[in-house]
Amino acid sequence: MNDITFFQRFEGDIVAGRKTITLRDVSESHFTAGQQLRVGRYEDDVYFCTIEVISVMPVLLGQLTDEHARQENMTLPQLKEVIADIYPGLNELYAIVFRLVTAA
Ligand SMILES: CC(=O)Nc1ccn([C@H]2C[C@H](O)[C@@H](CO)O2)c(=O)n1
Repeated sequence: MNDITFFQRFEGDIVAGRKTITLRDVSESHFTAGQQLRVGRYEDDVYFCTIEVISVMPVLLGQLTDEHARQENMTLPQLKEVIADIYPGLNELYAIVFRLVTAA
């Protein structure tokens, strides 16, 4: 059983340590610092790594910066486009900062 999923296209960046943050809606804001999460692919729920949560902080769409984008391994316009696709019209997000513990 996995605790969180990511779209398959982000798997390579996560296991390489290039992506160290994810922006989620309130339904995934309950994670806490220090928690280790089993991570699966959204498309097939296959486990691919374990991450440790560093922090969970609320952030508004308009407060996103180049630093958030760098932690996503994207540009800020790319990040805003991804968020608009996944969470259309949503302004209140949660930044989950994490580190890779083990890759499958
Ligand atoms: C089900 C669901 O919401 N899955 C998600 C949500 C977000 N992500 C990624 C996409 C971006 O890199 C960041 C910002 O939302 O997190 C995801 O992989 N899967």
